[in-house]
Amino acid sequence: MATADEKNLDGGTEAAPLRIAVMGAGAVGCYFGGMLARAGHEVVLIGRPAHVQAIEADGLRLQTRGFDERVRVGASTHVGAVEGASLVLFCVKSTDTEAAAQAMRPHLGADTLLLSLQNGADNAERLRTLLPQPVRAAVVYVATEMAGPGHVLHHGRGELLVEPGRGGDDWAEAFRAAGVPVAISDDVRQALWVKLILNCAYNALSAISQQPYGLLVAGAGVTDVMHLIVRECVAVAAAEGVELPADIDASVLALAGSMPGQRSSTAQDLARGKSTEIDHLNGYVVRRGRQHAIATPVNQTLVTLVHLLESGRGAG
Ligand SMILES: NC(=O)C1=CN([C@@H]2O[C@H](COP(=O)(O)OP(=O)(O)OC[C@H]3O[C@@H](n4cnc5c(N)ncnc54)[C@H](OP(=O)(O)O)[C@@H]3O)[C@@H](O)[C@H]2O)C=CC1
Ligand SMILES: CC(C)(CO)C(=O)C(=O)O
Repeated sequence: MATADEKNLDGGTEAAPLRIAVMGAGAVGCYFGGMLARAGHEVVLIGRPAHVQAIEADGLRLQTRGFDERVRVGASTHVGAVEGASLVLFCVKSTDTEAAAQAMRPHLGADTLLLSLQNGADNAERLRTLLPQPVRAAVVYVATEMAGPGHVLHHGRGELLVEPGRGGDDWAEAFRAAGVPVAISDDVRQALWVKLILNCAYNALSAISQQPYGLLVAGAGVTDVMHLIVRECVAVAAAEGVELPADIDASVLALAGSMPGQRSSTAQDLARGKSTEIDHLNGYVVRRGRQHAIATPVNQTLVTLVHLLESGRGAG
């Protein structure tokens, strides 16, 4: 039985701080890691030297619409910093999933729970083939970016839809108390596909044009092309046994209205001369389509165009 001292003001039981490692201190990792550290959890952000040095010197700058604060949080360039964590937020790009998992593997506790906070439909599945620990997929609804070393800029949202599974759900209440809404849902596979379809419709077109979504959808013929992309994705999803909501086309169009100023993460990667996740977005649909003998020419064309732009800009 909890004593009065162990109770929150709202009557909930105050839990012990969680020990959380964030693998991949980029836009998503710094936002969620920063929110949890700000709420008093013991967080270490594992990332590249420029971010780690800035965070060690001045804390993580967490800039949201509601506040702009320096958050004291652990930071390391060493993957071994996952040691002792009960929870790992896995936040590297889908292209880095295998390399980061293999590097973490010797340092993870047997029961450490990994949450994959990544776009793409199969990251958790890929992690499960490499790690014996509990791994659960999370669909991430957030708009955030790194504005500079150790500086994360949050544009909106920030909720997680997590699949049920091994590792328990006690952490979820701590996330909610830290301002990170979490829902545990049996429909994560469907939700991952819905997110994948949004990414297929927007990411490559925004990347090729370097346009934010509001301008993009106003372009001549753009919503017609999006419709073709979505039709191919829906056909592949059906062959995979994934039933999609009937209003998927409306959801796709609605994204531009809810984030008119946002450029896709693929657009941001290209602009920085980095390689993109395109093979795990439209490229995934093309590969799964091939397995089911479903042609996906529009998605295939987008993959090729993005790869051409990557090679043209020396991305790597
Ligand atoms: N940004 C957003 O608003 C959203 C992103 N997502 C998804 O979330 C995932 C993460 O995206 P995002 O945060 O934007 O990506 P970022 O590129 O901003 O963050 C990933 C960071 O991890 C670093 N990293 C990779 N491997 C290692 C390693 N072995 N050791 C240390 N650091 C490493 C990367 O460095 P380097 O670049 O040098 O490799 C990079 O700084 C993606 O799947 C993305 O699609 C989902 C919803 C919204
Ligand atoms: C939802 C969307 C399209 C928001 O920008 C995204 O996930 C991304 O940019 O990768």
